[in-house]
Amino acid sequence: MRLAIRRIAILGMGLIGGSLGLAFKAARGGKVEVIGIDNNELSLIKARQRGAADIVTTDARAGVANADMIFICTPVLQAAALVKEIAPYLKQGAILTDTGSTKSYLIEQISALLPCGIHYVPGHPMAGREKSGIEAADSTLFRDKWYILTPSGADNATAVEAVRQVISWTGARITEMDAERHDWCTALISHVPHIGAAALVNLLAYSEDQDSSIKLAGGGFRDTTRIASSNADMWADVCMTNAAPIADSLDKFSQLIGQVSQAIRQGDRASIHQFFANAKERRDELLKLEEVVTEQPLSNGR
Ligand SMILES: NC(=O)C1=CN([C@@H]2O[C@H](COP(=O)(O)OP(=O)(O)OC[C@H]3O[C@@H](n4cnc5c(N)ncnc54)[C@H](O)[C@@H]3O)[C@@H](O)[C@H]2O)C=CC1
Ligand SMILES: O=C(O)C(=O)Cc1ccc(O)cc1
Repeated sequence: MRLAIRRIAILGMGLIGGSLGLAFKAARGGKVEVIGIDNNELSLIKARQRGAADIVTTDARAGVANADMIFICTPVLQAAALVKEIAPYLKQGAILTDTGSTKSYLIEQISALLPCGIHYVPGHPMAGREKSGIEAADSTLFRDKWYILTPSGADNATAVEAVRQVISWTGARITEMDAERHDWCTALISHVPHIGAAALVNLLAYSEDQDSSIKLAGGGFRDTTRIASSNADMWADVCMTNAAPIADSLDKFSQLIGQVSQAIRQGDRASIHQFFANAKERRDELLKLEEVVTEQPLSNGR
């Protein structure tokens, strides 16, 4: 059975919520009504001006009242309190989803708050930018990017299908995985790289000649540190809600850095060479794999 999704509420009209709204309106026009909700009035004015929402409001309860589907797009640590606030106002059969970067924590928090008859399908777009806010929103942000859903076996299959259908309007590639596995994988390929980029920038503080170091920083430094410009609030929340996988991956990262540091001190060229050669081989393979995946036709029925 296909559910007709005509009214979508987006709570948090920043980069991700705004981009979803823009993508939904671009794909469906008047066939879908988007209600943009945020506690920042200026963001709502901009969201309306940019066409990311048809109606905007700071009143979360009123905003979600008639929605068929609700996207929670706030920073992770804001989500549960908001769900608690809106839960009594959701209509029977409504489908709630979120875009948070960490999943086990949100599932534990949100599932406990929802009344019977409301379906929760956790989600995470693997697409974003180092800029936040509605100003950075882009209707094409999710196109051909992975969008992960982490439903549990018990989740209503019709609700999962409805979320898949709505996400497909963004042009994303949809995949499903277990929440715990998601959190370990994203710690390694997203959370630790953001910490690493921030550490590289913070390392400059140790330079005895900061002005020259900054002046000379070239393409390599820019490429490896782009994501260090990301929002500190958002990343603090990610670290607070995925502690074990992130700390474990960071320990392994420190181990690798320790090994190469020792090889450098000892002048062990063979080990240093091996370190770089392993990385190049793995990254070249990854890029080839990415090309194969990108060339495959979209499987989500767009
Ligand atoms: N930035 C990125 O590249 C990605 C972010 N995510 C996840 O998506 C979520 C949103 O991230 P962004 O859009 O980047 O953040 P953002 O900072 O651009 O937008 C968040 C919006 O939520 C609003 N907000 C915050 N607390 C609120 C509250 N209590 N009531 C109402 N509105 C509130 C803010 O005013 C803001 O407009 C986060 O959970 C993040 O982990 C997922 C994938 C990529
Ligand atoms: O800017 C980039 O390249 C990102 O990696 C964005 C990003 C940030 C957080 C996520 O949970 C997913 C994607």
